[in-house]
Amino acid sequence: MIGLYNTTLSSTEQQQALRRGDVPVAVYGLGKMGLPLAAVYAKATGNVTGMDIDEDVVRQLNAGECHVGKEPGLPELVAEQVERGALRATADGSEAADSAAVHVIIVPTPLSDDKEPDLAIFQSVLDTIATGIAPGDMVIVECTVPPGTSRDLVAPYIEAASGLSHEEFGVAFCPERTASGRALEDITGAYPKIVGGVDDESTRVAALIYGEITSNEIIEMSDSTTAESVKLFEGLYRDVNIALANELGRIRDDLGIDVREAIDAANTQPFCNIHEPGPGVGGHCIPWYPYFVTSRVETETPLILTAREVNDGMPTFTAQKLGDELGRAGRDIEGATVAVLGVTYRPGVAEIRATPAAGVIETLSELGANVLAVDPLLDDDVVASFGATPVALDELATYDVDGMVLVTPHEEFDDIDWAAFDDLVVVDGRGTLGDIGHRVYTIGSGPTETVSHQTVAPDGGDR
Ligand SMILES: NC(=O)C1=CN([C@@H]2O[C@H](COP(=O)(O)OP(=O)(O)OC[C@H]3O[C@@H](n4cnc5c(N)ncnc54)[C@H](O)[C@@H]3O)[C@@H](O)[C@H]2O)C=CC1
Ligand SMILES: CC(=O)N[C@@H]1[C@@H](OP(=O)(O)OP(=O)(O)OC[C@H]2O[C@@H](n3ccc(=O)[nH]c3=O)[C@H](O)[C@@H]2O)O[C@H](C(=O)O)[C@@H](O)[C@@H]1O
Repeated sequence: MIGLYNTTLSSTEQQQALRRGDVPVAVYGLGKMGLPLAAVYAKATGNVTGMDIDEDVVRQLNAGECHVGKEPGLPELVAEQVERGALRATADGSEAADSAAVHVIIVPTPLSDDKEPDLAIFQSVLDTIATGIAPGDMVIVECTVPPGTSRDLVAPYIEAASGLSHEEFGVAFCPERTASGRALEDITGAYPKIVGGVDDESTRVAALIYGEITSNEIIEMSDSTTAESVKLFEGLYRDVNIALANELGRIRDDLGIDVREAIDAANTQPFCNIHEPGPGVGGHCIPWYPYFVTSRVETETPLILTAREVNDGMPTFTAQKLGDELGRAGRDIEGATVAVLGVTYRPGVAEIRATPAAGVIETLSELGANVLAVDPLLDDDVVASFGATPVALDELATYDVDGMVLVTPHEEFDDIDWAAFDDLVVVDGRGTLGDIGHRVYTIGSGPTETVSHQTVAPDGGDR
């Protein structure tokens, strides 16, 4: 086993050692992001031990199976790397830590209920690494952490827990810039790789390692805190931008225009990139990262927090819009049967953390509706945990549904037979339904008029 931090080997000899498998890698966390990352590391180095506390994840990987769905190329890559002996998994953290000279951390870094970064899982991995780290080792943090974490927590903690001097091992933050559904593409070269070490030698080693992982350029930041901030700034930009789009979506009725049409046109000049209005911002990244920053700075951050308020208000806005639209059709949401389409936070991704569907279901229930929910990626008990009645997509037409709210446009919804429903009033949160022959209000675009599947004369009502 060769350690790269402060090695006397030349760069070429280090690259050769990496490719030969003489610099073993441990990847802690084998989820939607960790599994593809471990597989790419295995292809590049031939010697990766994945570590996960989920025994099923470990068992499936060691059987050459891929537990992460809808990632093009990943099942084949996992099977190939396990088959050739380049990738294995264990639930035993110390076994992984003892085996490796490069330790890559990609476990959840969630937000607590009081909106503070919760690094308990991350901390447990630091404890694990400290049991097996050796001089020359490198610690790479890929999961998103508050600014200053690598410098102020990772390095001193491992130094104290392992007995090594901080001059004997490296620490760098190299953010995962990957979106589910395109993980391999993103990991191997869609964007430049950001690396930032707690010292120059850590930055150098991280750059050398990622030179074997990505075909894109490596951007070496001044230090780890700058690199951590890059990742967070990407998320802040996205959340604030989406909040602008949502605020424009909220004033659509005042303006009497299709705001989506206007945004698309505004974005035709290079200084404008307004995102899309929707029913809310979910996932364990974009809605949570802002608090990784605001919780760590003294200065007031009104824009960041106001954007969070706007985005967190969209689920209620969306559900209330259905009440308004039923009212315009002369019907009452009180006692109505309403189906929520899509409970996960994004299409094709079985992830429910911070999903906008939670707020949509809650508000519909508060308005007195009988709420059903359809999500082809989730088990019934998960859907029911949100307070809605789980319904299989192919059984939805057997219910006497008055209204629907499209929160997450899974591809399975493309096959809905809208003619099988009568007198529907629909709110389309994502602008993906088009003309379905029912009264549809699209967040951002407003109401459509074509109602071919209408049997009850509406009271008309003003628009
Ligand atoms: N999901 C995304 O789109 C992106 C996520 N990230 C970062 O990556 C982190 C992980 O994201 P995902 O892979 O989507 O999460 P995930 O929930 O899909 O997977 C997390 C994995 O970590 C495992 N785990 C939990 N505790 C552990 C422990 N103590 N030791 C070892 N393994 C443990 C879980 O069993 C699970 O397999 C996120 O928190 C975020 O910071 C970064 C970019 C994109
Ligand atoms: C710029 C970008 O695409 N960032 C990605 C993002 O991934 P994530 O899976 O969180 O999805 P997302 O597309 O940002 O969507 C987050 C939430 O925001 C909503 N959303 C997104 C874009 C938009 O215009 N309007 C909108 O309402 C989505 O519906 C979803 O509920 O965040 C990831 C992260 O930072 O962890 C990052 O690695 C991914 O590349």
